[in-house]
Amino acid sequence: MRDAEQVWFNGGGSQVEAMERAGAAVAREAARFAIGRGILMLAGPGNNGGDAYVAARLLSEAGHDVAVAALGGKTEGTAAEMRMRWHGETVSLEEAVPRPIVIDGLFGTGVARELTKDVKTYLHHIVNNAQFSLAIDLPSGLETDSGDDLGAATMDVTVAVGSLKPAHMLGAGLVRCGHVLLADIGIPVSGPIWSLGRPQLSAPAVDAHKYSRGMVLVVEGDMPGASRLCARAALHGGAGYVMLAGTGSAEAGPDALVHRRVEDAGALRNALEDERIGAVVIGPGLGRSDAAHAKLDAVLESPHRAVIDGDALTLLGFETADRLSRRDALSVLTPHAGEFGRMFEGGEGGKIARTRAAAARSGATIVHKGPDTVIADGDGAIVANSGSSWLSTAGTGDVLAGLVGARIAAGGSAGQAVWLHGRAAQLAGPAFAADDLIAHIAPAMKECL
Ligand SMILES: NC(=O)C1=CN([C@@H]2O[C@H](COP(=O)(O)OP(=O)(O)OC[C@H]3O[C@@H](n4cnc5c(N)ncnc54)[C@H](OP(=O)(O)O)[C@@H]3O)[C@@H](O)[C@H]2O)[C@@H](O)CC1
Ligand SMILES: [K+]
Repeated sequence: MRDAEQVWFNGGGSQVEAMERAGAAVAREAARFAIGRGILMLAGPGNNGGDAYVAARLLSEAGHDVAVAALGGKTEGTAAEMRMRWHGETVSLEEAVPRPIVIDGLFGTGVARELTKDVKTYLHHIVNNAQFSLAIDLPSGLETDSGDDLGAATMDVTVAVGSLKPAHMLGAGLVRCGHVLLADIGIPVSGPIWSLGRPQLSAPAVDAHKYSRGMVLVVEGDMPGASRLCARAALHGGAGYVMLAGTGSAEAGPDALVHRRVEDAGALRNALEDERIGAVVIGPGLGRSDAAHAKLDAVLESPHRAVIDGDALTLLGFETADRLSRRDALSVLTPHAGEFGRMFEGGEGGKIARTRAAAARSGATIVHKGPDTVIADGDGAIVANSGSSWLSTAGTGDVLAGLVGARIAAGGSAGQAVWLHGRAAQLAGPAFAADDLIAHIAPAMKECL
C-alpha cells in the first residue's frame, strides 16, 4: 500500500485527496452503522488521525452528532490541515466520555511500539463501553506486517483503507479487526500477497483415465491410521488412483484404496520407479525411526512431486532448505508453527515474510498452517483464514496432506487443497472428527466446478 501510494503521489495524486477519500469511505460506513447515535471519534497524531478528522467533518456536515477525542502529539502536514478544518467539539483522550459509536483513528499503519498503559486503558474503556466500534484502517495497536498485538482493542468492524494489510489476515488481527471491510480509495494496488479465494476447478476431460487424473502414492508409517486418513483424502480430492505403500493391514480403508506391500526403503525405491506416479505424500503417521528416515531419503531422491508433512518435516529439521533446494520436482511442505520453527531458524518479520523467505531458500512451496495459513512459493504468498476453528483437531493435517497430494498430482496447486479443506470443514459444522471431513470434500469441490 505504501508503494502504491508513492506511485500515485509521484503521478500527481495529492495527499489531501487521498485523505479526503479515506475519510469519506470511513464516514460512509460509519453512517450506515450509527443510524443517528452519538459518535466519538478518536484521533491520533499521524495520518490515521488525519482520516479521523476528515470523517468527523463529513459526518458532522451530514447531521450526525460527533465529538473528537484527540491524542496529544505533534500533528504535521496533511493531518494537521485536516485537524484545522475540524471546528466541532474536541476533548483530550483522558477527558473523553464513551458514546454509543466509537471510531478509532488513533494509529494505523504507522504504529511503532506498544501502546502506553494510559492510552491502552482509555482506548479499551471507550471501546468496551460503546455499542458499536469501527477502526480506521487497522485497530490502533496492531502491528501492520505481522498482526502482532501491541495493545489493540477488539473492534466490531475495521475499514481497511485502499488495500488489506497483512494484519487484517494474520495473528491477533483475526480477532481484533472484527469484520473487515475494504474501502477503495482509487489508488491501484498490486503486490505479491493475496488472500485465498475459491479456486476454479474443472471436471476430468472426456478421455481422462485413472493415471491422467493423477496417481498418488502415500507412504505408510508406524501409525497406519494417519496414513489411511491421508490416502482417503487423496481419493476424494480428485486423484485417479491412490496407493498406500507399507505393511499395514490390506483390509483396512476403503476398497478403492490400493495397498502395496513395502517393507523398507529399498522396496519403496522400487515402487517409486513407477513413472505414472503424479505425487508422493510422506509424513502422516510416519514415525521418526531410522527406517522412516531411509524412506524419506528415497522419496526426496525420487523425481516425483512430493508432499512432506508431519514427522517427515521433523526428520528433515534444519537440513530442509539444503536438501529440498537440490530437488528438481515440486516439493510442498505443510508445517504447523512448531514444525516450521524446527526447520527454519528465527527469520525476520511476520509470518508472511518468514514463510516467503523459507520458500525462497528451499525452492519449495510452503503451506505454513494455522488459523492464518500462509502458502508461499517463489512468486509470493497467499493467506487463507476463512476455514473453521473446528479444524484444530487431530488428523485434519493428514487430510490436508492427502488433498495437497491429489491436487498437485492433477496439475493443480496447494492453494486449491487448502481452500477445499477449509470449505469442507465449514460444511462439516461443529465438533467433527477428521474422518468426517472427508465426506465434505466432494460438496466443497462441487462449488468450484
Ligand atoms: N499515506 C497516505 O497518504 C495515506 C494514509 N492513510 C492513513 O494513514 C495511516 C498511516 O499514517 P502514518 O504513517 O502517519 O501513521 P499513523 O498510523 O497515523 O501513526 C503514526 C503516528 O503515531 C505515533 N505513534 C506510533 N506508535 C505510537 C505509540 N505506540 N504510541 C504513541 N504514538 C505512536 C507516531 O509518532 P512517533 O512514532 O513519531 O513518535 C506518529 O505520530 C494509514 O493507516 C491510513 O489510515 C490514508 O489516509 C490514505 C492516504
Ligand atoms: K486505527
